[in-house]
Amino acid sequence: MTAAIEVSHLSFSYDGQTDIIKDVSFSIPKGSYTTIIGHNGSGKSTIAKLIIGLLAAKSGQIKILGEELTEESVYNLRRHIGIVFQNPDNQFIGATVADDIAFGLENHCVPQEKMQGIIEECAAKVGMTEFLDSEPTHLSGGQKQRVAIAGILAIEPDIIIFDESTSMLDPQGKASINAQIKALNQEKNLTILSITHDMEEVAQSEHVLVLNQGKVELEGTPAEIFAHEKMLKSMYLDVPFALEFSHACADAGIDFDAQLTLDGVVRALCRLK
Ligand SMILES: Nc1ncnc2c1ncn2[C@@H]1O[C@H](COP(=O)(O)OP(=O)(O)OP(=O)(O)O)[C@@H](O)[C@H]1O
Repeated sequence: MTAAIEVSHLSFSYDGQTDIIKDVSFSIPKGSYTTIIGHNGSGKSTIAKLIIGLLAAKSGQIKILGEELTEESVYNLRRHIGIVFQNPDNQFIGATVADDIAFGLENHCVPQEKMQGIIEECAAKVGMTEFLDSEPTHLSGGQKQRVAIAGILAIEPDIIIFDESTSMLDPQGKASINAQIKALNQEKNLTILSITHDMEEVAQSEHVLVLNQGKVELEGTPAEIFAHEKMLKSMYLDVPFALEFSHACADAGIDFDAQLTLDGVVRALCRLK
């Protein structure tokens, strides 16, 4: 099956000397929910920018939905792939929140009569209905992230990259957006690539890449990745709270299988009862 994103032997340097991305290869299956984790400066955002063609590789190849990313193909491929950055300030184009969400729809040639409904639906999904007439620049950081996410939810490209796009959201907002992302992936089969420091989000993904100093250090399911707890901690990474709790129970002599999610913990507690 054609991969959504295929990266082969990718290297990149900002200054033409030191490689920030070092011979990286990975494949992201169509319809999968992949997370990328790694310490600050490990190269996660740089990889995202390479994948959408904002930066040009020094060597190696990137294929999007089977087509090689080149100077010629980049504009066509961008119709299939959307990105939400951590700092959405540079992404706003419209004078109001509604205009901003409409901009992406116009670019995707969505008929005018359908636009208002989609704008309202997406603003509601991210809890921004009452701000539709507000100027994006007057919003808080978390509200700006919500609008940027609404903009991408509206156009539903085949592949969405979230680059720490919920980092400024309050815990409830983050949980709600994570649920929306999961639903998009499961119900509409969109391919999701999420760069995150949120281990609870990683636990709900299917496929994880761990980046360390510009290289893929580990790759696998969340269970496979979190089995390397010591290694993750040596890379300044965390594990989900549910796993810490499971270990604490096991250390206290309670017969408790390692769990990655709160649901798993509850089920394990019920079995004990
Ligand atoms: N425009 C730039 N010019 C030069 N060096 C850069 C530039 N952007 C990033 N870097 C460097 O490249 C390396 C990787 O940065 P990148 O932003 O990809 O890391 P990251 O894993 O996304 O980090 P974080 O978790 O902090 O967002 C860092 O050492 C950073 O200093």
